[in-house]
Amino acid sequence: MSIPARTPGRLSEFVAGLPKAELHVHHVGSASQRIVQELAERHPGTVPSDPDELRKFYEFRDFAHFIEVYLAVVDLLKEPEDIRLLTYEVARDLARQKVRYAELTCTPYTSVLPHEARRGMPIEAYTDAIEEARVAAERDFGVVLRWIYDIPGESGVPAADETLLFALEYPPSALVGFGLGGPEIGVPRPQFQRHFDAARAAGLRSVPHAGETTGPETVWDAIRLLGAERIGHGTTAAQDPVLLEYLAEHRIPLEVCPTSNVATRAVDSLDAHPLRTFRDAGVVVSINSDDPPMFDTDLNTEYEVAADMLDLDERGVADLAVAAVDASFATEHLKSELRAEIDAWTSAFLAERAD
Ligand SMILES: O=c1[nH]cnc2c1ncn2[C@@H]1O[C@H](CO)[C@@H](O)[C@H]1O
Repeated sequence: MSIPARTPGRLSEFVAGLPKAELHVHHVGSASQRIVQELAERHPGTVPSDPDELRKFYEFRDFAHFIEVYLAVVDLLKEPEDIRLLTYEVARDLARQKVRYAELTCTPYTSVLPHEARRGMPIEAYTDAIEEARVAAERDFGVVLRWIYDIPGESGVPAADETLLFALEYPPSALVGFGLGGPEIGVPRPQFQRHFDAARAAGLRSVPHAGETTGPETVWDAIRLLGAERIGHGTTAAQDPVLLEYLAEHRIPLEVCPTSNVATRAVDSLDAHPLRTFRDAGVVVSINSDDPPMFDTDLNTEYEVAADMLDLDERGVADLAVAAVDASFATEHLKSELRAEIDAWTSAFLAERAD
């Protein structure tokens, strides 16, 4: 008897074993409850270490409130050892989900001295901590990590100047990209053009957030002013058919994070999410988790959510995994290896369950 093409249990099993690339996930935003608890015990203060209280702490009123909570967790990273623990444990969590390659968005500005918020460590200590954890994680868990340094937009040009300095003068060896995060409202993009110009001239790839909390004009700015090669979120691009056509034609991928968009109230519900519009317009998309424990999700759940939204069977889900590999900044060698792994898992899974 043949098993129906898609049953929930079967798809979960497929996704859980599927080798994946994660392209849009924040370093601090990946801190699981277990990690936050350990950090909160080390540095008692505003973030609760009790699991129930922590869950309540992670209920967001809106995007601004989300950023407020996010920065409270950033405040727990006081010592290089905190950064090392966070990075290594995040890698463990990624590897458990069969993530083989991840580009983690790090915000050195908020953890490095001199800083207006009093927290901080020297940039060299920050860089050493993430690099040490990366090498150990690749050795211990088989997950390849790369870094994207992002400007926290709400801190404006001073943060952009410092982030650029960190990227150009103190680059960790696994730094591949330059980004821009935080709120979009009241944070004009032109002020960051020269930072992106300089980062790109140094060989870094441009991956700003855009169209998460403001309209399609921010996505246009990201493309025209910041030279975006991928767009973080790009949710509101769906409102502009010309933009959709442009993204499709120029094969500029959108890093889509469905559950995040609902949790931060960027969209009203998954039903209102434009993922299907993107697919129908021929826009390249990758599926990502953004700040998974904060949104009570993980990458495997996001793949299942996307499968549901796009009505995909296993082969369709495998295509999503390949699209993320293609859109990544991994070496060609690693990309071929990952595509082969995806293919091998898919063929074996389908053959075993053919009838
Ligand atoms: O979904 C998101 N959108 C924008 N920024 C985010 C998101 N998740 C985490 N950050 C982080 O918020 C901080 C403040 O700017 C930055 O560190 C950025 O990486």
